Amino acid sequence: MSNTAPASTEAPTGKTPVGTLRALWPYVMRQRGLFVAWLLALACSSAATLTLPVAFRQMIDHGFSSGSNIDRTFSLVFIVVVVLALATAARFFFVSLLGERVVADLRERLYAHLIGLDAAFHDRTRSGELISRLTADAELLRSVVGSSMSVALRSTVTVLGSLVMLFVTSPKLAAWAMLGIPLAVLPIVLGGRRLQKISRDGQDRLADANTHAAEALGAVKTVQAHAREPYERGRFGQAIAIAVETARRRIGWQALVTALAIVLIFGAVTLVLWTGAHDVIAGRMTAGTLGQFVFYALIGGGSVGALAEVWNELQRAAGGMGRINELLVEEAQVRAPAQPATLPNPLRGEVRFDDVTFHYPARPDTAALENFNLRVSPGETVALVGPSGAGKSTVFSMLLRFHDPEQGRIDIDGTDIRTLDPAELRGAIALVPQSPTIFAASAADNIRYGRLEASDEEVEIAARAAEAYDFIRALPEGFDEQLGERGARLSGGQQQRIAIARALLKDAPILLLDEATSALDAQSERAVQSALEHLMAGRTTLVIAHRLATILKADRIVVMDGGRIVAEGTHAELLAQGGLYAELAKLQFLD
Ligand SMILES: Nc1ncnc2c1ncn2[C@@H]1O[C@H](COP(=O)(O)OP(=O)(O)OP(=O)(O)O)[C@@H](O)[C@H]1O
Repeated sequence: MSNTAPASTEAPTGKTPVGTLRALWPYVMRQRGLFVAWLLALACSSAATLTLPVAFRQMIDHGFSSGSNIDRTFSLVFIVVVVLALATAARFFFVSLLGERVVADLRERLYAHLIGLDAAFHDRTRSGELISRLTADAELLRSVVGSSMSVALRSTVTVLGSLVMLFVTSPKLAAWAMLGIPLAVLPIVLGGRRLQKISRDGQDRLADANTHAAEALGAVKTVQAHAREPYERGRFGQAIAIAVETARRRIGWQALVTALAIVLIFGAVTLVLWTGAHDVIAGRMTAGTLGQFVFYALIGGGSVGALAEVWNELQRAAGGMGRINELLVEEAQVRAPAQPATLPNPLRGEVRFDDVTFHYPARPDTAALENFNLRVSPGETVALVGPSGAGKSTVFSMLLRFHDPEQGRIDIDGTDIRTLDPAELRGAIALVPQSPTIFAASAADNIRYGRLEASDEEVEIAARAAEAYDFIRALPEGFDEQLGERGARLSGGQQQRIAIARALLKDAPILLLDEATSALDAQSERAVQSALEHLMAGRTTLVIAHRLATILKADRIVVMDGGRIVAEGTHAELLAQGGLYAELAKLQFLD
């Protein structure tokens, strides 16, 4: 049943659905101790379960007749029950803990993998969907390892054990029972196939709803500023309604399959009982033996029912594992070569783009950079200007190696950056983005993000140089003040100065600066400007410039359009030339 590879394109890896769960095996094996303890407890509890009917027969056949050792018989039953209870408790404990550990491990690895994947992957994947994989799908797997797997193995052992015991007890009745079980298994298998598909749909719908919510909550001010709460509520409500409807279909199927299984199994048991009752009346069998048989049949039948439910759950979880696997096999296109080169130390900070052409994977038709050539000498400040979409940010992304060029090469101090470990490359570059990321952490920790091992004193020195010291000190908790998600409690200029302090602390020889376009008030502007001067001193700086002050201070201005350099020079030279720069200058920097 599990070796028919479904032809549908949804099959995660083209492998068998439930077989996908095999990917969990290495994670289980990392918890070998717990796994073995669980198996031992399982063996004990199964043995005790299968002994119960024998004790039961003893009780019926000898327990009630005079002269028998009634106390011994009942003590035996009680001892079996105690062993069963203890073994069951141990089994539950070990397997639940195993589930928690395995899923924690899986989550950790998945997160570690996702956060290392390159920009191309993150550009095409919604982060809400990734969150859903990390939470909802991982949760599915927790129930698999922590319970379904246990039920499946226990039920299988019980089914096999009771089968053997049924034949030992009464071969004739057992043969009858054998007719019923395959009948019961068939609809379960058929129903399970369909369940797999519905379940995958359901998880996808849930991911959609999560994505909507994450997006809207992440931009709650924009939503409220547009008074779009009713619209967002509606959108989320719709997504949820679809998710529930898909779940309803899944639950419906699951209910149906379970009902069918129970009817068929217990129908068969009743039939067998009826035959057995005739044998007892005719004296061909003792009442105790029939009792024992029925007990085994109930245990075995119940376990088949449990297997049916578990089979469905396993299919659901296989969907989750499939999606997680898809992510785990994603490979970053940008990664360190086997033998990474190292940058010279100290680094002079010479940057060179040589005939670089690049298309974003999502826009294969338009080049973001085309035959782009740029050479920046150590310590030089180059201002990039150009209309929106000219490719200025792409220059930064390429230098940070978020993407690799299709053609041409990028060098730092003569070393092709493709030969470097991206981590080493990025360690040599500080980036101050247009809208800096402020984490929901203290002011000190936000600055320390530039260099995690920096001391409190170093953080304060960086804050002073970034003109951030005074306003941080004025916060109720000073450097310990929690800044709120995305710096909700800071002004735009303050957020920029935190980002500048972070870059100062990083103290990298190459600086990429994306100047904020939003206008600051004069005082804040002056503070940011002076912070930037501290930061740029002695570093090779590429700046996407939006302010006249920055342009005037740059050693050279590079005018970009359509992924190419269209002009170069100083402000005065370029103004004199007229053309694109003069136009931009009129619009952007000159009133
Ligand atoms: N992640 C991406 N995926 C696909 N296309 C992109 C991506 N980022 C940028 N582009 C496209 O590449 C081109 C260059 O974009 P880039 O962001 O470098 O321009 P820019 O000069 O920095 O613009 P702006 O000043 O508006 O930020 C644009 O046409 C843009 O639409």
